[in-house]
Amino acid sequence: MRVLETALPDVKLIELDYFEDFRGTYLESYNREEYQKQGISIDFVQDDFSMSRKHVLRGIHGDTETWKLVSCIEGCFRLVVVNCDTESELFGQWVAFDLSETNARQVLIPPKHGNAHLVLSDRAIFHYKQSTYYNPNGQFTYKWNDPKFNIWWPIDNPILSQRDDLGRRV
Ligand SMILES: Cc1cn([C@H]2C[C@H](O)[C@@H](COP(=O)(O)OP(=O)(O)O[C@H]3O[C@@H](C)C(=O)[C@@H](O)[C@H]3O)O2)c(=O)[nH]c1=O
Repeated sequence: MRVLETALPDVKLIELDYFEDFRGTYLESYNREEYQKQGISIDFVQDDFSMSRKHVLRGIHGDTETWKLVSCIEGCFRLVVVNCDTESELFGQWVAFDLSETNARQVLIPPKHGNAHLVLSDRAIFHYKQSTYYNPNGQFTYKWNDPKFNIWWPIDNPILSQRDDLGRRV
């Protein structure tokens, strides 16, 4: 595996090794010892999956404590990570990645960063490990097209939850 720096400190792009034979492919999506050797010593406590159809956009969500390790299990999606730390000089800066079922990429997202993903295939499965247990009241929400961030998305009419349409919990 290779752990690559990105334009945002602590946001890492991970390229996993995968093995191919006549049956198909195989990859290890997490191995605590290997990640520790690469400087990722996070105690992940929860795994989550969401399945979405084409042009669904979920996010921008985050909180002040949670690390997330995101993978794409099926299909492909555009993942955007935004620095949402109002005390940081990097507040509002964002990076984007395309994750797919074949490119064996993961993205590590630190606390105080928001993330959103837009599904580009007919269907996609978003998976992440997280370092805290689910706490809906601790999460922040920003709108996907918040003018503060000026994020470029490949479409301009995504399918949104009510929360994501309003940019706040209802
Ligand atoms: C996030 C989460 C949701 N749920 C439940 C609550 C709710 O009934 C249902 C759907 O939740 P939401 O509408 O919040 O799902 P969604 O809008 O997909 O929220 C997720 O968006 C992406 C971008 C993230 O990064 C996640 O952390 C999370 O915020 O799932 C859990 O049981 N555990 C969890 O950890």
